[in-house]
Amino acid sequence: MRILFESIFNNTGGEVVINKENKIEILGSPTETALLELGLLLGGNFKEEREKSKIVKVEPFNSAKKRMGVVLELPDGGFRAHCKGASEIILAACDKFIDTNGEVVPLDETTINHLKNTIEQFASEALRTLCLAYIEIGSEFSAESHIPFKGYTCIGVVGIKDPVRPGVKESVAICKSAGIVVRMVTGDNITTAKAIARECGILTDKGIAIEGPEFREKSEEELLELIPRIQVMARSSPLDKHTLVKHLRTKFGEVVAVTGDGTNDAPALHEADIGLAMGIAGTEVAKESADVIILDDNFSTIVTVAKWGRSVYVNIQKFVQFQLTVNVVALIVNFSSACLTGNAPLTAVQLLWVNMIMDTLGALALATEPPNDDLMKRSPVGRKGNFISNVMWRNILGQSIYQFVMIWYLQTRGKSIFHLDGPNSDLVLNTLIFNTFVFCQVFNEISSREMEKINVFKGILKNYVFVAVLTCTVLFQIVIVQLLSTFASTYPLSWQQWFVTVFLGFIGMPIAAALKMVPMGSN
Ligand SMILES: Nc1ncnc2c1ncn2[C@@H]1O[C@H](COP(=O)(O)OP(=O)(O)OP(=O)(O)O)[C@@H](O)[C@H]1O
Ligand SMILES: [Ca+2]
Repeated sequence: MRILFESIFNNTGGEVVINKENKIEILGSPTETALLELGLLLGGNFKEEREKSKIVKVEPFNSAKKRMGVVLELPDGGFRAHCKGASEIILAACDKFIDTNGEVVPLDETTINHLKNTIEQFASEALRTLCLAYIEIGSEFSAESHIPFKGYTCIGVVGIKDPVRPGVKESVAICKSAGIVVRMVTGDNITTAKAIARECGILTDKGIAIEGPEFREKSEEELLELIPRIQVMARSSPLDKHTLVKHLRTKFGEVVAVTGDGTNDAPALHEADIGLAMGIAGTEVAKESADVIILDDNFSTIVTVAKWGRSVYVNIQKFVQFQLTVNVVALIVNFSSACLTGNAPLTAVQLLWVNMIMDTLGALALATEPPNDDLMKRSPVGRKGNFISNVMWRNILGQSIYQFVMIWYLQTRGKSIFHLDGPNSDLVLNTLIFNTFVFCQVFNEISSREMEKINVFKGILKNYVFVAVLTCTVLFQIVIVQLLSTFASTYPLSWQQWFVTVFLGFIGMPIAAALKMVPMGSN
């Protein structure tokens, strides 16, 4: 017991303090606090233990070596080193243990097997195991010399439970349906890692779990074969994490996101396309190497990050699709008629207004669509995916052709259809064309809310910005046509003319819906 307390309270990266409210508070990493808590529960006293002996050297926890150690100067002379860390590694450095009578005896085969079984059993229950050990190092020790790493006496093995947070399993499932492969890379023991990965649904029957040291030995060809199937990597060093990410990015062309909290994760976070560091548990180094900091340390938040990322991407695509359609039609209409008739139906002021509809207002309307859960059912775009997908080309070309043909028809036949004659006939016709064109865009803006689904009205009323933009566009269009005739070179239209032009714009919607039924390849 005495030696256990000495080990727990001295060989630690954490601390027990009395806080402002006079309560005991344990500081340090989760692993450290768990151990200190055990010490306190067993009746140990942190302060007393610390005062008994002097710490002359500390080797802080290092995730490549997976252990930490301290050297104590004992009150009655001599030095003693304590060591704790990954249990199989520490146990391998022990040749003695403390038996039930408290005596130090050599480690025999049966005890080793008993300890190994205990470690396996703890690990298969998803516990993180640590082994504590010490060694007497006589009186010859100076702070410069290394702490020996052989001939230890095993004090015991502890198992620490780090329960899987609720919601992680569901989040992993969502990621899978979204085409995101979740892999777990940890410094833990392989049995612990496998048990946890199974619990969260990361490890499946088809996948493989591998240990860092084995992974390191593989040749380049073996890695190419192996990496796609790796679901769990245990006892990994910081470099293993980095190697895995690097291969996934360069050899497989994958887009890789890495989450991590520790300094040991920094190389991988830095190498990844998207590094996500934990905001609460994360070290400064991890946060600095990351692109995104998860403030609540929750895996489900990563799903939200992915969802918003996709939403922004899709919203920009929708906007670009809408904008390209307006541009193509406005350009072709004005250019072709300028070439053929010598004047353009859309005047400068009108084009300015059209530009506002598509740039400012269109961006506001289409880019403010909130993300929906369907986004997480599609597969990711990938590194090589085209920004303007085939689906977008289909929608853009189909819609532009309709708008152009219809406007061209109005331009050539409009006068006879609307029975226009007299001195104002040209002005009225151009106003009709302008109004039709603007309403084509208004209805196409609604159609652009969805690129593949026919139902474009879903959730439209919940997007207040969209509704407001559309309402403003329509109101202002009425003002421009009816009241601002001189300024915008328009001519007030009759009810009947309004109805026909709005209807012609509306036809764009069934056309957009029909276009969506034309099958397109996945890209
Ligand atoms: N403070 C510590 N002192 C001694 N050994 C430790 C300490 N913390 C962790 N270990 C050992 O090192 C292993 C973890 O190593 P490492 O920190 O490289 O992993 P990790 O992937 O960062 O894990 P996690 O993020 O879950 O802590 C643990 O399984 C444990 O055996
Ligand atoms: Ca860590």
